[in-house]
Amino acid sequence: MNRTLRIGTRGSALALAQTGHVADALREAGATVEIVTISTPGDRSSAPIAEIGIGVFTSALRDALANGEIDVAVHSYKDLPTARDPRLSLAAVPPREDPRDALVARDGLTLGELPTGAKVGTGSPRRAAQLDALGLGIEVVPLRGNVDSRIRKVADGELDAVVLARAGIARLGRTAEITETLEPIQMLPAPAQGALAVECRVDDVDTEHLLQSTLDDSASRAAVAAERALLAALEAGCSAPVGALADVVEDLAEDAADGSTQVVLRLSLRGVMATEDGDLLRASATGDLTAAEELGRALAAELLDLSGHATASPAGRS
Ligand SMILES: NCc1[nH]cc(CCC(=O)O)c1CC(=O)O
Repeated sequence: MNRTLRIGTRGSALALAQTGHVADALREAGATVEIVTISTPGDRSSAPIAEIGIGVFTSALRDALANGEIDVAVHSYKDLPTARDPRLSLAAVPPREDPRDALVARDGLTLGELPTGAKVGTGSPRRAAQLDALGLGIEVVPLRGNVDSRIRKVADGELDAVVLARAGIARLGRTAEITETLEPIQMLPAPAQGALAVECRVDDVDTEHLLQSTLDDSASRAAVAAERALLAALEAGCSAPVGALADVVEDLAEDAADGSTQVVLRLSLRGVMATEDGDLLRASATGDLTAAEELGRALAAELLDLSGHATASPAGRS
C-alpha cells in the first residue's frame, strides 16, 4: 500500500504516546503514516465522566474516521462504548499492557500502609467501590484530569494517594512513581483496561488487513472480548460499577480420538459488580478461547442473578 495512512488520536500525552507506538509498528511494516490530533469534548471538559457520558473521548475520533478525515483511529479500548459502530471495523487489538490498577502514594506507601482517614483520589465508581470494600478507613475523593495532573495532587500534598491504570503510567514512562500495583483479587480493572483498539472504516479492506496483520494479538483480543461482553450484558440489566479481567491460561484436555492429553489455551474470567448498598458481588468462570463473548455473557448472567436483577429491564449506565 503506497498511500499515506492518517492516524487520528486525542491530544493528551497518554493518547499521543500510545498512538506513537502504533505508528512506529506500522512504519516498521513499511507503511507511510502521519499522525493527526483531534480534540474531543472529553478533553475540553473537566466534569465527571459519569455526567458527560461514555464515549466523550472516542466519538469525535470515530466521526473523523467515518468522514474520511483520518484513516485509522487509536483508542484506549476501555473508553469505547460497548455498542458497535457499524461504520467502523475493529481491525486490531495490539498486545495488551499490564491491565492492573496502580497506587501512587506519598512516601512510597502501599494501600495497607495508608493511615486511617488518608485521602485517596479516583473518579471511577468501580475503583471507589472496591477501595471502600477493603475496609481500610480511607477517604475516597473524586478526581479527574490527565495522568500527570492526578499524580501531581499527591506530590503537592493535596491527596495521600491516587489510583490509576498501570498501563497509562507505563506508556508515559513513569512506572517508577508507582508505589503498589494492585492485585486483581482486591481491585479488578475496568473491562479492556490496558488494551488499545485500532479502528478503520469498514469498507477500507486494505487498511483493515494491514492493521490486522501488523498489530493484532489474538490472545489480547479474546480476553478483552470476554470482559466487554460481560460489561455489555451488565449495562443492559443494571447501572452498577463493573470490573472484569480475563487471562489466557493453559489447561489439559483429553483428545477424544486417541485419548492423549494435550495442552489447550482457555480463558479464565473474573468479574465484580457493586450493589446499591456498596457490597461487592464476585464471580469467575473459564471457557474456550473461541467462545469469549459467550463466557462474558454467562458470567454477567451469574452476577445479575446474585444481585437479584436478573429480570431487570435495560436501564443503561449512570
Ligand atoms: N479513563 C481514562 C483512561 N483511559 C485509559 C486509561 C489508561 C490506559 C488504559 O487503560 O489503556 C485511562 C487513565 C486511567 O484510567 O488511569
